[in-house]
Amino acid sequence: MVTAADSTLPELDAEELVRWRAGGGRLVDLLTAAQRLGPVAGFRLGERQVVLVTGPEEVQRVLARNPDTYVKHGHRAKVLLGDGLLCAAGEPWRRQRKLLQPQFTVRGIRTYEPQLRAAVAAFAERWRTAADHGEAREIDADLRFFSLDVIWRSLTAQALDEPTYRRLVAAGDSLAAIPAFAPATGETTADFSRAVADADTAAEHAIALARQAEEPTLIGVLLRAARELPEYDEKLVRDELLTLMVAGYETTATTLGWLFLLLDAHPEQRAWALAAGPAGSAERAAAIRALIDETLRLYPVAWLMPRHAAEADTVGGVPVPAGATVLLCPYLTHRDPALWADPETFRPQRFLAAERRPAPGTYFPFGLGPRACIGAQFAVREMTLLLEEVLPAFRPEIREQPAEAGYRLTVHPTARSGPCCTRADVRSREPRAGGADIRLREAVTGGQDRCR
Ligand code: HEM
Repeated sequence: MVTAADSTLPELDAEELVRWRAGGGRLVDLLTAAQRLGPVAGFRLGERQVVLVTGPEEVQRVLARNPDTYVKHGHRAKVLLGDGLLCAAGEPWRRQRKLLQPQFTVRGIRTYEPQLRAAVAAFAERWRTAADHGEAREIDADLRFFSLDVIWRSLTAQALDEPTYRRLVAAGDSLAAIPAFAPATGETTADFSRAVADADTAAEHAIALARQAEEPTLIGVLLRAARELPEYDEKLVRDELLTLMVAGYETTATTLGWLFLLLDAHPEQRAWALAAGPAGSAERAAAIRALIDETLRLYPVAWLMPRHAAEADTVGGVPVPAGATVLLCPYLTHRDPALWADPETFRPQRFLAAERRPAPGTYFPFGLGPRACIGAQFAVREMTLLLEEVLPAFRPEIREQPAEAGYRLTVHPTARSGPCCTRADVRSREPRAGGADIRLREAVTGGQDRCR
């Protein structure tokens, strides 16, 4: 229902856009400037009308109360993921979601708990070996392997092998390089075609493994659907399983990467979580969950969610024209000082029950409404299991770390030049030795946050 607008859309003017381009043209800076105009604000990029929605009431209207007006349109990942859940729309999306949803409830994911635990044990073993031999590890690479291993094991009941890992990372990297917000032309570059071929090979391998599996697998669910439902052809099974892999691994690995960087900058928070209660206690679990929640507040990896306004609407008293590109940006909402006390500070305690739970629409790292992340429980569980194992046993001492945040499809740690990596010495239960690189530390401590 469209209600009458009681004001016009506040917009950045042409001069501000010129200034923004001259200042480097980073999308996050443009959005920050637009947010200052109000909870619903706009700007024009060429012919395109863009509307940024950051207020909690307004976010809820777009994502949860009126989702049929604000639709996903020409998803940027479609070239790789085809008609899988992330990119599907309308009735096909509803059917696909209904089929997979039971697998991803708190109860559903218990089926895959042994797979999650096996991936955690394999990760801990790699770090134990590194600690024993005094080797430095590239944390990002370890976390990527871990999060892909988790999802691969849940899909196939087999451990992830190196060649498949490399193929999937190549495909994932092509996706990660897509700008957060760009016209989806559907064109593929030569590199992208190679990534699609790699992804296809990995998908065929996964299906072959799952056919032999005796344990329940996620691919088993898809293959059963393919036997029983006419719309689940071979191509859709491929699209869906690649969607789960790709949507599920980069997001989780990047979140854990931010978490380790934040803990390196705030060793007192690691000590706090471990002191909250003994291993296996509800208190320790709650503290670890708060570490995850606070990391996702400062760095919600899916930092920008675009929608297409299929019809005209009014949001927070402001008119949104039909055809506008509507952007939801948890990164900005999560750092709004009107909504969060001391928003740039890493303070996990704010998520404990004794303090305030976030008000509706102020916190949405997994999205909101019907298109919210299907893998949210799964992601939280795998991150929790990893941290419960790794935090008490190891202390990564970070020696090289990325200097700032990059804003593409995800918000991720990045070096100012060259490839990004977080290198660390992994020590077993030893006290932290010496100071870290303060300049780099500042990058993740907020205040003068260089990650913007
Ligand atoms: C920290 C980890 C994760 C974060 C922050 C995250 C975030 C998100 C967000 C924000 C969305 C909604 C996007 C939108 O509305 O435009 C989404 C959708 C989705 N996520 Fe996640 N995700 C994570 C982990 C996972 C995992 C582990 C899986 C699968 C195992 C997964 C599978 C999906 C799928 C399939 C969708 C599309 C759902 C639909 O449209 O029905 N995600 N995710």
